[in-house]
Amino acid sequence: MPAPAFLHSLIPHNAPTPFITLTYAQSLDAKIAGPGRRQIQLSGEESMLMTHWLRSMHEGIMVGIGTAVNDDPRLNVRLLPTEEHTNTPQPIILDPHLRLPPSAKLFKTLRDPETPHAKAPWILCRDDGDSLFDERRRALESVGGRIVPVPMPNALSTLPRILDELGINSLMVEGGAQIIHQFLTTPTSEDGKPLVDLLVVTVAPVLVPDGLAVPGGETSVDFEHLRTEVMGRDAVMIFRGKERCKGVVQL
Ligand SMILES: NC(=O)C1=CN([C@@H]2O[C@H](COP(=O)(O)OP(=O)(O)OC[C@H]3O[C@@H](n4cnc5c(N)ncnc54)[C@H](O)[C@@H]3O)[C@@H](O)[C@H]2O)C=CC1
Ligand SMILES: Nc1nc(O)c(N)c(N[C@@H]2O[C@H](COP(=O)(O)O)[C@@H](O)[C@H]2O)n1
Repeated sequence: MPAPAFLHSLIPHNAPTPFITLTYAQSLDAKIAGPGRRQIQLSGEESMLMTHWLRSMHEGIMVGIGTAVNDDPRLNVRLLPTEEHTNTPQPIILDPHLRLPPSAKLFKTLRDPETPHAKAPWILCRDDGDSLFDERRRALESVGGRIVPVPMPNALSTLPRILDELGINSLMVEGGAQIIHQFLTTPTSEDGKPLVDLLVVTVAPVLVPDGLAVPGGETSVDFEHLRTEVMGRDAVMIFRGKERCKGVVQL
């Protein structure tokens, strides 16, 4: 199945880099996980496929360490036939204290013949870690991880510069709750440009009582609604960060 046509124009070639897409799935009552942070399948088949196309269109894919530990994600594009996509995004984990376990699936996929294009994760950690870090660092490096110390706690506003230094021109941010909250409330990067270029939210027609919501707070990012696509039973809502992408994303 080809990529949904509307996706092609979302990340134009002349977009400012690094281009940052924030994306997640939520229930009708705005929950992104079940009670006790339990990972749940919110996206239906069609919108999940769309998410994998979106993954294939980015050079990097990032989650916070809360998600990496809780969900043990693979962050690959396994739902697409290999002949239909050429890019596997680079997994990047925001993990200040190197909590990512060396047993994570992100490392197992490196040794799985069924995922020959898997890329070893890059782990962004604080650059002022204590001696405990050395042991964790060695353990993660021994299974293929690349440790990237970065200045914290302002990791989000400096992220575009860090991505630039790492050669990542486009990044898809998938969560979790804290990370989504921060991207929605951090208006600009250190150079004064809006942090999020594109926001893609899948809304599934289910209720999740007692589930996990993105923490509230003033959303200081200015988004403009571009379109809503109905995909199977879900509504996929697409917004662009105002200002930065003016005149760039055309649908
Ligand atoms: N429905 C969906 O689309 C998704 C749902 N989820 C759900 O979200 C939940 C996990 O969310 P959270 O526990 O909030 O974890 P999270 O993935 O947002 O990670 C939080 C951690 O990231 C680090 N972090 C956050 N902001 C940082 C910053 N500015 N600088 C440096 N480090 C920073 C901290 O170590 C923090 O503890 C799970 O239940 C998961 O299933 C996760 C991704 C997508
Ligand atoms: N788009 C979307 N829909 C859902 O219903 C979800 N639960 C998620 N979760 C995100 O996908 C990650 C799992 O990735 P893999 O399937 O293991 O590659 C999970 O960690 C969330 O970031 N997304």
